[in-house]
Amino acid sequence: MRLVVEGASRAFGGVWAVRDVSLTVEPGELRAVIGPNGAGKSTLFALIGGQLAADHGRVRFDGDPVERLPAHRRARRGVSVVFQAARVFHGMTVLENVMVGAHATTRSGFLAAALRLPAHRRDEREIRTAAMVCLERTGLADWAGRAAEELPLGRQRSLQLARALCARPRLLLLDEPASGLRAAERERLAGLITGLRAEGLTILLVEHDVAFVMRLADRVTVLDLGRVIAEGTPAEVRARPEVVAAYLGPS
Ligand SMILES: Nc1ncnc2c1ncn2[C@@H]1O[C@H](COP(=O)(O)OP(=O)(O)OP(=O)(O)O)[C@@H](O)[C@H]1O
Repeated sequence: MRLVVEGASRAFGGVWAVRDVSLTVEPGELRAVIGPNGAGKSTLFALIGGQLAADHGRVRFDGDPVERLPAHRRARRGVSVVFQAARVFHGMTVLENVMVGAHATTRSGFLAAALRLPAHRRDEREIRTAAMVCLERTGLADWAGRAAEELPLGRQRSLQLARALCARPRLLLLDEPASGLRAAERERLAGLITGLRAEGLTILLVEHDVAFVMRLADRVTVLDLGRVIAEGTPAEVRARPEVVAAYLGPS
């Protein structure tokens, strides 16, 4: 999917969290958004996913304006969000948590499910199979029958990613996926993200760990005080004096 943000702005209590931000992410690109605390990264992310409405500006998915659509309708257009805070459904197994992600895309829909029509039972089987594939990809297959809340943090993050993938997104938004993860978990995540990108998924990654994003991203957008202060390849961005001043510091 091609993502275009045009002049997006959002204020809280008269203070701009995101101000006149424009960016274009090409299909299949892995774009990182970095910047100091309070730069507006999470706000921008929510303006794209639809969790927040913009005060001004446009968001386009493959050319179509979506800025007036609520989050669930943007999800149906192919965007999946993995939030930083672990959000797993307690009282459900790991497999059931992932199956929830696929229900949005089933053909038979709610009525068939309620009446337990054959189409629904076939969908259930398909969903279970698809969910297992997502669990295998994220290294969670062995945990499928466990209660989701028993998973350690790193695995809960993987579970959210598995659930997002099960909705078969065309644009994946990852909010600080590496935060709180141990080195080995970080490596596994980096490998998984690289694999998704290789398959042509468009990915927007908000992350504090600069080394992590510089290694993975095709291009990097740097925010400071709600504005874009630089954009380019990791090497270009790292060399920009304003980025060093605002964020990276001299090396
Ligand atoms: N719901 C909100 N209500 C009021 N102010 C908010 C809200 N969300 C964000 N802000 C403010 O908007 C600005 C941008 O915040 P945002 O969380 O988008 O930055 P960030 O770059 O994601 O920061 P961090 O790296 O700390 O997560 C900050 O000044 C923040 O205090």
